[in-house]
Amino acid sequence: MTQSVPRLEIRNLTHSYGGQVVVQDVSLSVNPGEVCCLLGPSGCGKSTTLRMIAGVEDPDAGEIRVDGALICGQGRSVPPEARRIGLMFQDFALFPHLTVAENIAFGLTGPKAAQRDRVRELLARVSLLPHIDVYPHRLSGGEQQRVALARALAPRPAIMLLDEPFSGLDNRLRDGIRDETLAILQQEGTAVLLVTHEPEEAMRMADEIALMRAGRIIQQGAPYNIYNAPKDRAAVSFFSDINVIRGRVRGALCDTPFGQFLAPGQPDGALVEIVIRPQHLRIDFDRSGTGPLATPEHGTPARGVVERARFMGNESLVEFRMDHDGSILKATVPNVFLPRPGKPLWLTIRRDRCFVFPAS
Ligand SMILES: Nc1ncnc2c1ncn2[C@@H]1O[C@H](COP(=O)(O)OP(=O)(O)OP(=O)(O)O)[C@@H](O)[C@H]1O
Repeated sequence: MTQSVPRLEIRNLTHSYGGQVVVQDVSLSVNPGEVCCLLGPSGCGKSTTLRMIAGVEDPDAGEIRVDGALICGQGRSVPPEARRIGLMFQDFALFPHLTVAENIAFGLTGPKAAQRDRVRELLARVSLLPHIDVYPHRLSGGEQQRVALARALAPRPAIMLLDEPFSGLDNRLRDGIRDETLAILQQEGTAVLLVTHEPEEAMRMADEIALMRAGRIIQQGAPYNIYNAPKDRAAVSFFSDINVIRGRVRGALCDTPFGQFLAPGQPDGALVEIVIRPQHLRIDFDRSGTGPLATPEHGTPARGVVERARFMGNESLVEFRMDHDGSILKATVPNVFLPRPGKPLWLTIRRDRCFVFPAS
């Protein structure tokens, strides 16, 4: 069986600034028409990785291949303009003194008639054909972004690198432009590597997410898998608020005020953390000092009093001070649920939605 060659493949990329390693052993591949997202907090090395792929920064070690051909590594480095890689950054400045058509044709070579056809084809694709002869200052921010996309796509790059390209846009514009951009890149069969620190953007756009921390990829997979099978506590907390309950292991079980949790593979006496997202805590009413009955699915209820309740639009966020240890737990509830501070309520934890990790 023949295996398809990835459009972009990077292996063990490593880079340091002044002796400080900022990207370490980063490997990933992206197929044509696919979107891979480097997701991680500020300073974790995402942009440096992108700059090495673009060819504006040299790696200390590692290899980069485009359609199987080595463009960087083993002592060779193809110059940026010969890598068939397009770039879009947040500051995508168009040339103000050139028309939309001239901006898009800027990087094109070859016969003028073919260039004109390519410009018209791309402008039709980004729905801006009527604006072909206007100057950038006459366009809205979203329209300028679409011209920038057309300009980056004009030379038919094999790969498109997007570095937080939508973060400068108005919230209401952003979702639409993101979806349009994605559709166009897929039509062109371009492999996309997107950099963002926003988990919602990564989940909305990516086929595959590579979660980065301190220069390394710590977990890689489809958005659904990363969200539902995170590798550690930090990976959970990168996507949402979390609650953490600690307990000690006895016979592969961990006893807590919320009942027992399975702790497979954890040795007796080990301290573990049960991590649960606020939307997976269930709230129940107080029945003269007792809560709901314990169930295998939700375990034992634990009592807390409402510390604060806030309306968040689609949901309400309720903070509890727990009776058993005075800790604060957060629960979100769809719609409006705003119990007054001081009210006693009971919380249970969905066993199928919590994660158990060794204590950090
Ligand atoms: N030219 C440079 N000289 C020295 N250090 C640098 C340089 N560029 C980046 N760094 C450092 O390398 C680390 C990684 O930076 P990088 O820009 O790759 O992170 P990032 O994940 O893209 O962050 P952000 O989302 O804030 O852009 C940071 O600690 C940064 O301060």
